[in-house]
Amino acid sequence: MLPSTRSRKLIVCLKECVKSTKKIAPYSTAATSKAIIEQESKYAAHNYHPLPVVLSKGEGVFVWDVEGKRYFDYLSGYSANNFGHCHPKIVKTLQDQAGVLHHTSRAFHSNVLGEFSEMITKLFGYDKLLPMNTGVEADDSACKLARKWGYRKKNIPKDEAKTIFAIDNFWGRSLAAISASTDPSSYEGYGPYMPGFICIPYDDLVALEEALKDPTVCAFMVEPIQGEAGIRVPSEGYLTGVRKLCTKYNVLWIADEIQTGLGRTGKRLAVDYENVRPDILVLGKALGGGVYPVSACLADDRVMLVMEPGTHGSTFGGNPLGSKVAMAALEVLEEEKLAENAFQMGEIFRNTLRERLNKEVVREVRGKGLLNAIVIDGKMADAWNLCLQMKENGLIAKHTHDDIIRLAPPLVINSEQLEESMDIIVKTFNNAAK
Ligand SMILES: Cc1ncc(COP(=O)(O)O)c(CNc2cccc(C(=O)O)c2)c1O
Repeated sequence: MLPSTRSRKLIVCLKECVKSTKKIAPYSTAATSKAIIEQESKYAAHNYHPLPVVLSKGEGVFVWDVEGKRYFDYLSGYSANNFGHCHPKIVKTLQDQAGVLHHTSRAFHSNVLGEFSEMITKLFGYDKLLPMNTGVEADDSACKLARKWGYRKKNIPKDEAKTIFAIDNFWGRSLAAISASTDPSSYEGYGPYMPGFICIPYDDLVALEEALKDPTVCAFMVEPIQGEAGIRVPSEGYLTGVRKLCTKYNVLWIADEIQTGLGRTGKRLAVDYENVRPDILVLGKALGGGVYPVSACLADDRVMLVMEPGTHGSTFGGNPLGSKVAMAALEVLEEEKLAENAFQMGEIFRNTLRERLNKEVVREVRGKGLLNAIVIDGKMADAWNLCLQMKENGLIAKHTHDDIIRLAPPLVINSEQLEESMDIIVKTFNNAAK
C-alpha cells in the first residue's frame, strides 16, 4: 500500500531534519572528542600518549577534529603524509586498484610488481627492489641482506657478522630494532637483545673508521639526518666520509631514508646533498603515499642476489595494491616537484623562525627542507605544553624529546599556508616566554 500524501510529506520533513543536524560543522561528527578518547582508552592498548585531539578528516596540509576545528598538520603522520592528506591522484589509484586486484602474495606473479620494480630502481639507480611493508621490516631486511652478503662475499665466519649503528638511532619497534637502540624507553624490559649489533657516536668519522677495521663488520646502518633523535643534521662531509670508509673497509653502507627520503629534506634523498650512493637504500613511510604501508630495500645485484628464493619474504610485500599506490606516490613527488618545494619552503621556514622567535625560549631552529625542529630552553618552556598551545592556536605537532619539537608539514604546503602556520608557531612560542 502506497503511503498517504500526509505521511509522504512527513517523511520528506524527517529527511530534511536529519540532513540539517549533520551540518554541525564541516567534517564534524556527532561523537565528542571526549567520548572517543575514553572509548579508545578503554579498548586500545596504551602504547602511545597522543595529543588530546580527535581527527576525522584530512585534506592537503589540513586536518579537522570531530568538532569541526581545522589544524595545520605539522607531523604529516611521522612523514608518511609527504604528499598531503587525501591526494586525489593517490586516493584514486588506491580506489581503482582495490577494485581490480589487491593481493596475490608472491607465490604468484602479478602484473604490477615488475612495473613498480622497474620504475623505482631506475628512479634511484639500483639493480633491484626488495619490496616490504613497514619501515622496520625493510631495515630488518637490509640487515639480513648485509649479514648474508658478509658470509657469502666477505668470508666473515658463520654467525660472527657485526652491524654498526649510530648512537641515538631509531629504526622501529621490533626486537631487532630495539636491540640497536640506545634509548631505554625503546629497549627496557624487552631483553634479551640481538647479538652482533654495535653502536658508535653519530657524525664521528674517527669512531666509524675504528669500528670498520674489524673484519667481521658487514654493514653500517645510519640515518642521513637522525629523525627521532631530534632532527640531528650531521656535519657537512659526514656522508661523504661514510661512503669512503665503507668502501675502504669493504663494508656495506645502509642508508635509512625512511623518514628523510622522498623529498622530505628538500632533495629526492637526503644523501643527494653530498651526491653519495649507499650500497643499500631503505625507503618507507611516504612511499605508500600515506594511504598504504609500502617500504623497500634497493641494492645492486652483487648484494641483492645473495638472497635466494624461499629465504626471505612477507605476506604483503610487493602486493599489487601497494605497488600501484607507490608508483602514484613517486609520480606525484616528481610531477609536482615536491622536493624542490620542500627546499624552498624550508629555507623560508628556518630563516623566518630564527628571526622572529624569542631567543629566551628558543635555543635552535634546525633541519633541512621540511624536516625541522625547534629546540627550546627547558627552563623557559615545556615542549608538551607548547604542543597543547599550538593545538589551541590551530596547528598540531609532536615533540620528540622534552625540549625538541619536530615540525614537518606535508611537502605540498604553499607559501601562504607556510606564512599562516609560522604566525601560529611564533605567536605560541613567544607567548610562552611571558
Ligand atoms: C628512520 C626510521 N627508520 C625506520 C622507522 C620504522 O618505520 P615503521 O614505523 O614504518 O616500522 C622509522 C619510524 N619512525 C617513527 C617516527 C615516530 C614514531 C614512530 C612510532 O613507531 O610511533 C616511528 C624511522 O623514522
